Amino acid sequence: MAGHVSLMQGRRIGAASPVADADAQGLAAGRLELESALREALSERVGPSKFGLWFGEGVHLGVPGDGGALEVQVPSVFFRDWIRDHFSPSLIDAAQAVTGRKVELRFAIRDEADPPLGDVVGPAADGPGARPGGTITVPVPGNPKLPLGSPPAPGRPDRRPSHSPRFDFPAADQAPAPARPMPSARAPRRLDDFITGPCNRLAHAAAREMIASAGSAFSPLLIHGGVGLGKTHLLEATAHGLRQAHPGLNVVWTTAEAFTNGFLDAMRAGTLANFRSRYRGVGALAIDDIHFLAGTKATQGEFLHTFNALAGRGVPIILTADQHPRRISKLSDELVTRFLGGMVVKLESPDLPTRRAILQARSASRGVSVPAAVLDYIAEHLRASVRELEGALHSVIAHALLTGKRLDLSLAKAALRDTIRHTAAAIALRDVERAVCNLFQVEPDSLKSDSRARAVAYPRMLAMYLARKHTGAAYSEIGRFFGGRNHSTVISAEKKVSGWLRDEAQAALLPGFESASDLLAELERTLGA
Ligand SMILES: Nc1ncnc2c1ncn2[C@@H]1O[C@H](COP(=O)(O)OP(=O)(O)OP(=O)(O)O)[C@@H](O)[C@H]1O
Repeated sequence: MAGHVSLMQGRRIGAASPVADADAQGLAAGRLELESALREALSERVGPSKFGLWFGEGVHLGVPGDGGALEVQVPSVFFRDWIRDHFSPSLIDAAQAVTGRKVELRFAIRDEADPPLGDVVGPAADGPGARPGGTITVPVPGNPKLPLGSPPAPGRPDRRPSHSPRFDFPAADQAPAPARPMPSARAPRRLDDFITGPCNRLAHAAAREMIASAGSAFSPLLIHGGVGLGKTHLLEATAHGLRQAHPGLNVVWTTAEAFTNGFLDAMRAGTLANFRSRYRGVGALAIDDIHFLAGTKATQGEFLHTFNALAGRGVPIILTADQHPRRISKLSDELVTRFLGGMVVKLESPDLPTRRAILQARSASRGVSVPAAVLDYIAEHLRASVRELEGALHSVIAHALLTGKRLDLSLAKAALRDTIRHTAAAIALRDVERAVCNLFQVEPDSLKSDSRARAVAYPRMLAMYLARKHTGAAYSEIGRFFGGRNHSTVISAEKKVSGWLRDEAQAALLPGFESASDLLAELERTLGA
């Protein structure tokens, strides 16, 4: 592959120094063309599946003006370390093929709470494809050098049938039932049943990688996102996939609440040693709703020791949370750091085509033929979560069965009238204000004040943008509401936020969110928009 030159739009990129071209013209189009050529060259070198996993939407490649280093913009320290450790030679090689010269790599983290710049990796002296020597010093992911807890007990082979219920460990006498009752007889959810789209593709690919590598690629894998977006589905499917791919691996899948209750019961009963050796002896640990640990110090301490013991043995750990670890209040810094030491991926609300595909798959799996117009109607009207979508589909089918009527659009409209009226309830300016203030932890008065401090100016602009998009209020009304401003202020806020979305700029408005679109998605989810 070395020496390959990409052809983009019939133009040879590389020999005539297109980098200089793009820089000189300063054209965004040139940069895009270059990035797309780089991505193509890189994908050829690392293969499409690794490329999809590690160089998806959150990673950007670009050649900035200063010294011509290839800048790799990544969403987190973990991504930086992983890409630097595993793909530096391919990146350097791809960049050389595209630009016609050797370039350095520079890593930038698009997240304010992380260090702004990473290390610079020089091109290999002995030609593309060789590993740059000496400059990459990254601890082996999945095996961080963490203090060990008590010595781990040997893993026990898991001899349960694959249809064992979700809460299959610790034994029933050691911990109470999980928070949410799970039907014990149903088949486990699988990755193959998980419909992917831009909202969840990275999480799905990460789960696959976790299964294939049994945690040696990265660990922990933490999947976070709002209600009903598929966190538990992915956790369960990963646990199941690990069992299938690695027979004999003792995969434990439970909830943070069950872990907490088991721990408290063991303390009361004086059986802590037993509790510890069971958890610390597992072959893989999948824990749902890890945010449940927040607030209880003793349980967090216990979980930290469990985590350390497992990480010290390279045991794969998969976690879910309702939000980014940094945003889980009262979660200890030690746990946050450990969670961020692995791969953290967010599930977004599904877009229209994904919602449509989920409904199609669900009706097919139920063996019911649902007219396309009905699926479209549900997908267009229910946007917040997959659970809501599934619920709507089930009601429509149940309605048809119970009334004996034909399943068509008018039946669907009648069956979902209340649900949709409720979901589409008008969003008021005050709702926007509340959502923005809650997320940014600012007072409504400061949002309406004259302050131009970034901490209130950014939330204010986002609020105006959302108000315009969702409330139907006029510019002048929005301006009046947010501190007696005139309509042109609202227009310019709207333009500014649209610019952030277009350019993916303003990445670090709030720790825990990787981009402005991330933030807006969260706010829109809160608003039920
Ligand atoms: N991408 C998807 N493809 C197919 N089904 C999905 C998808 N995402 C979610 N589901 C289904 O939607 C329902 C809700 O998903 P799940 O229980 O995993 O959500 P969750 O994020 O864990 O929610 P909560 O925050 O309430 O725990 C489940 O039936 C799940 O199988």
